[in-house]
This record gives sequence, structure tokens and C-alpha cells, in this order.
Amino acid sequence: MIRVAIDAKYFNGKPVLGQVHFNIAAGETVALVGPSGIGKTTILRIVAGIDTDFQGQVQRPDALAMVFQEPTLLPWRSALDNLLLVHPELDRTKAAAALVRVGLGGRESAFPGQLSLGQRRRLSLARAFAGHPELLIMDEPFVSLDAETAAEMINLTEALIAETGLATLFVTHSAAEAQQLADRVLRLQGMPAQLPA
Ligand SMILES: Nc1ncnc2c1ncn2[C@@H]1O[C@H](COP(=O)(O)OP(=O)(O)OP(=O)(O)O)[C@@H](O)[C@H]1O
Repeated sequence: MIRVAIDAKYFNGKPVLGQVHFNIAAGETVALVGPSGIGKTTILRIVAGIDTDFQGQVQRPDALAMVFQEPTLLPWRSALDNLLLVHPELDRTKAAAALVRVGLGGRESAFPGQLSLGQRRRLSLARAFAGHPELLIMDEPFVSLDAETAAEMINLTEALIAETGLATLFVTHSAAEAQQLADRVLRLQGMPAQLPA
């Protein structure tokens, strides 16, 4: 169980988040939605433990993975090496199989600059799942893709989540994405942002 109990978050003395309390059960997928600038990314960073400067408490598993909007890949390393650098415990055969699983078979040697945004996102997804996380956190993972690629990525993510049974928290602006992937949708509102009681 992941327990999030944020009581307040300030940036430079300005309140950004009020009370945001929610739990995520093992295997549950939760979508976080709300208007631009309300604090969704800030919540993800707090839940992930990247931002520790807030009032409240978060209980999260140690094994977690984060997928960002813009994949954080090393440009001078191949797709396979980008996976192996983060997961040195994988042998090359297992790493190559992980790339095949996300639809990147045959692109092991490609550098990130030679991959499309959709392919870079697939690589990020492979990297996230390769660590067998208990919690997956994703910030608008399907934004800026054409409709067909976005639909493929959503289906792939849904299948990987079902295979692994991890808990997932993701931010989206798309009601359709939230509806397809999420067991539960949390809608942020107010100023500073909070979850309705
Ligand atoms: N490092 C920072 N320093 C100061 N203010 C920040 C910082 N990061 C975010 N903010 C402010 O905090 C508020 C919440 O930002 P956040 O990025 O969490 O919103 P969001 O809901 O994810 O927005 P979007 O949907 O546009 O991505 C905004 O007013 C933003 O300007």
C-alpha cells in the first residue's frame, strides 16, 4: 500500500498544494488529473521522493520507477546500453528481450537521436519495467504522440501493468487515457490545489 499524506507544499513561500491525501493499493492504477499548473507534477515528484521539501508524509516502496514526458536517455549510448546502464544486473539477452517486448526489436544499436519520440518512450518504458518496480510513476507519458502511436503505447502500458501487477500513479490531460488505464481518477481542484474531501 502506498500512502500519500501531503498537508502543504510551498514554492518560494507561495502555497502550491493544500491537503492531498490518498492511498494506492498494490496493483491499482490511479490517474491524477486537473488543470495546468495546479500541481500534478509536483505531487508526482513528492510521491517519488525527488522533492522532500513539503509538509506531510509519504509511504512508498523502495522499488519504484518514473517515466517522464521527455525520456531521460543518454544520447551517446545505444538503446541497449541505455537499458543496461540503469540495470547492470540484466544480461544482454534479457535486455534485448525487454526491448523486443516494447516493440524495439532490431533497434538495439540505435542511438536515442535515431529513435522517434514514440520509440524513445518505449525505451523508457522498458527501462522502467526492467527493474521490477512495485510502483510506477508516469508524467503525461502519451502526450505529443500521434493518435495511432498513443493508442499503441497505452495498450502496451496496460499490458505491462497487467503482467507485472504493480501499482501505478500517472498524470494525464486526456479523459480517454484516464478511463482506459485507471482504476480510479483523482481530480485536483482549488487554490492551492487539493483533493476534494
Ligand atoms: N521549481 C519550482 N519553483 C517554483 N515554482 C514552481 C516550481 N515547480 C513548479 N512550480 C509552480 O508550482 C505550480 C504547480 O506546478 P506543476 O508543474 O506541479 O503543475 P502541473 O499541474 O503539473 O502543470 P501542467 O499540467 O501544466 O504540467 C505552478 O504554479 C508552477 O509554476
